[in-house]
Amino acid sequence: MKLKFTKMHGAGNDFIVIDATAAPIELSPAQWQRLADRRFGIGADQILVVQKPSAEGCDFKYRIFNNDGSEVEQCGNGARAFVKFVTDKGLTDKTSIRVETMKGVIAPRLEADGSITVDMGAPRLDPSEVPFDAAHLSGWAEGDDPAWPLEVAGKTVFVSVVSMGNPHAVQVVDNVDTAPVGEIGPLIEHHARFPARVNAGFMQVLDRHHIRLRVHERGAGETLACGTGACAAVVAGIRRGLLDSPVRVSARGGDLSVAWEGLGQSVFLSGPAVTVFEGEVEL
Ligand SMILES: N[C@@H](CCC[C@H](N)C(=O)O)C(=O)O
Repeated sequence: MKLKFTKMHGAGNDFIVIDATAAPIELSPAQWQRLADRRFGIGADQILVVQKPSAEGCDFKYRIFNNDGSEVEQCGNGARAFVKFVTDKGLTDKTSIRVETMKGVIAPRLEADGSITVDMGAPRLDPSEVPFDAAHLSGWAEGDDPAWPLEVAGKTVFVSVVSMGNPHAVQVVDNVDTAPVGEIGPLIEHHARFPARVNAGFMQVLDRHHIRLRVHERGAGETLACGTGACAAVVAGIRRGLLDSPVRVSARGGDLSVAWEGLGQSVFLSGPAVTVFEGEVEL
């Protein structure tokens, strides 16, 4: 069987995008993994599958798979790639789209200048919703944003835990270039206190409206940018009193912009979405 695909990226976070609006596609985790493999497949951080919606009031549904074959709840950079894909393919002529994901509805908007802004919904900060096992530590109350101590490789690091639909643990570092992303990122991802694993963010604050960020992504390793990671870092930075909205987030693959007005409010993410090439692959 041959499968048509589009290769895209958002600030270097790269995707295989598949149009499954005419017929749903179901592959095994091993098959998703193979497609995303950079040597034996096309290569990508994530695979995005565009489908017809099942929820009322939505225009599309999209499913997201990490390059380890696991299906995940949310992808910020993917949401922008998704909008460019459905617009370029003529699957919709709307500029405001409602999209069903595994964890709720997101609302991307195509701006007049061609840029894409995504309403990612409100962050969830209760550790149990991340999920983060905080039972051994002090209690949590809405309004608190403790940086939770986490034992990693014999040291204590302090992480803010944030759900953007998917789980994030964000720590502040002096310099992202020398931060031990490759060493402790995987250990945080698989830490026993994160029962669903976690995306591990390392944020350097440059000023109150500008950070640098590296993210070791759950199920994909370090990527050149992570959209939900950028949202989680800005939420954590604002909650810790280090940042003010809007914030420019400089990742290794490019810049994103995040705006958040506080508790209960949606996080808005903007940034680039680029088509690289189209192709067909034998499954
Ligand atoms: N690259 C993404 C996040 C993709 C999912 C993540 N690896 C997870 O497992 O939660 C983004 O731009 O948000």
